[in-house]
Amino acid sequence: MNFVEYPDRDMLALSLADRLASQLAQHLRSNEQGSLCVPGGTSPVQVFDTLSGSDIDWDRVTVFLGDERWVDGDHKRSNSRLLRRHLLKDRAAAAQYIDLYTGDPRPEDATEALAEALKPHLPITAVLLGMGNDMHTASLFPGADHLAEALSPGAPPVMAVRAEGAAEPRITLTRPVLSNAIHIHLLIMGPEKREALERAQKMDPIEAPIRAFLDEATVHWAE
Ligand SMILES: O=C1O[C@H](COP(=O)(O)O)[C@@H](O)[C@H](O)[C@H]1O
Repeated sequence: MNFVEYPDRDMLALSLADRLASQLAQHLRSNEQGSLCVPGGTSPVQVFDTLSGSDIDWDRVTVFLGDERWVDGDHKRSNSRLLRRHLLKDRAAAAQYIDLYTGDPRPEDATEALAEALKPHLPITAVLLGMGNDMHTASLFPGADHLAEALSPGAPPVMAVRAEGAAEPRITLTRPVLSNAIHIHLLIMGPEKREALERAQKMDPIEAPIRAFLDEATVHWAE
């Protein structure tokens, strides 16, 4: 694990957005298309606002979330809503977007079609992960139904998840597809998340799902 500590959240956002844009731009020098997988929640707002103005060939980039809450796109808990407001604007409005929320009644009904839609965009060029204080990442929650399967090498790329720690049903990309990304970054802020990360390093992924990605990840932290 590579750990980068920033003097403040502004510096983190600038530097991480720049890093993601450079990795995408470098990939696009030798490939027709690239992909960027991002988290929802609250932490990535500033990074998204900065990244959306980056001068890269966004029309050759496909963006998708690592997980989505099964709510309408205009619901205040929708991760897509966050993305549309903060990332898919300015220059990044030219990116192709794969929405994980399909409008099907249950996330289980959407997993196969989403796996097909994502297939041409794998491996992911750059993935940005988030983490909750409970050490979940994407919607891989401790105690979630089917967590062992979602963490296993043979997991399908997309799975439906229900967990006590999640307020609504979720859809999530699974361990193999996330950990196969060319570049893996984790964004965390504040002392509680730093402490949680330290605990997770000594735990098994079944108890601390973020652990599954730490060996290959660059962690970006600011107070
Ligand atoms: O529910 C979720 O939580 C995590 C962490 O969110 P944050 O608000 O603590 O930054 C997020 O990474 C995930 O995408 C989201 O669905």
